[in-house]
Amino acid sequence: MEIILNKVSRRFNREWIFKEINYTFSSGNAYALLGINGSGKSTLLQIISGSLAPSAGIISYKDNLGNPIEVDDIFNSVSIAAPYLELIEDFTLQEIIKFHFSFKKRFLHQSDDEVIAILNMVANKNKAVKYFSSGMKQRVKLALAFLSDTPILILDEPTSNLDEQGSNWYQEMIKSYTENRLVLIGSNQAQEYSFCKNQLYLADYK
Ligand SMILES: Nc1ncnc2c1ncn2[C@@H]1O[C@H](COP(=O)(O)OP(=O)(O)OP(=O)(O)O)[C@@H](O)[C@H]1O
Repeated sequence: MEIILNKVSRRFNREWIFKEINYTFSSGNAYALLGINGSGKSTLLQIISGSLAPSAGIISYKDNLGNPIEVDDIFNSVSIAAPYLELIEDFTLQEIIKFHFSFKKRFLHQSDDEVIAILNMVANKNKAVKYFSSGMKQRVKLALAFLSDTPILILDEPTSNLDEQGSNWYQEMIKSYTENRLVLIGSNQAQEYSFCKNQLYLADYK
């Protein structure tokens, strides 16, 4: 899988957020998208995930055989966890998991109960997500992304709201569920992206 950015630029109204990003992301590698608040990390991740169009330039995708994937189909290949993507609050944990995996394949074929065990949330499985703490919700979002069978894994501010135990859990999930995938991390915090061999600085594209 490859994601190719060719002069990708984005503006909101008259303000250019970034200009002319030329970059190729490929499977088996992890990339950190870095920059100060407002530098455009989330905007670029949304463009890569196919949910936002660039204002100029072209983004293209190739599967492992080198065949093109249309941007309208890329959502099938992407798992994303981000602060601006909400869980369905009225669902219980068990219902959220069942719903999520009704349209995404399971990475290692884990059952719903195994997913709940990986989350360490057996006691909360019948609780509505609206009663979860912000850190618990974040863990659920991350687990759904890690445990979905997609070649592209996008994590925006992955450890926001996580305590030390949650951050350690995140590191374990990174070790277990990122091999051979194309991993993109939007971050300001070194401990979230220290495993990424490749770093992209949004400030370079102003
Ligand atoms: N829908 C929108 N309409 C107008 N401006 C927007 C919109 N979305 C983002 N922006 C602006 O684009 C810029 C980049 O925002 P973005 O959220 O991508 O930054 P970020 O690097 O992810 O920031 P943070 O580190 O705070 O998460 C900001 O100036 C933001 O105000």
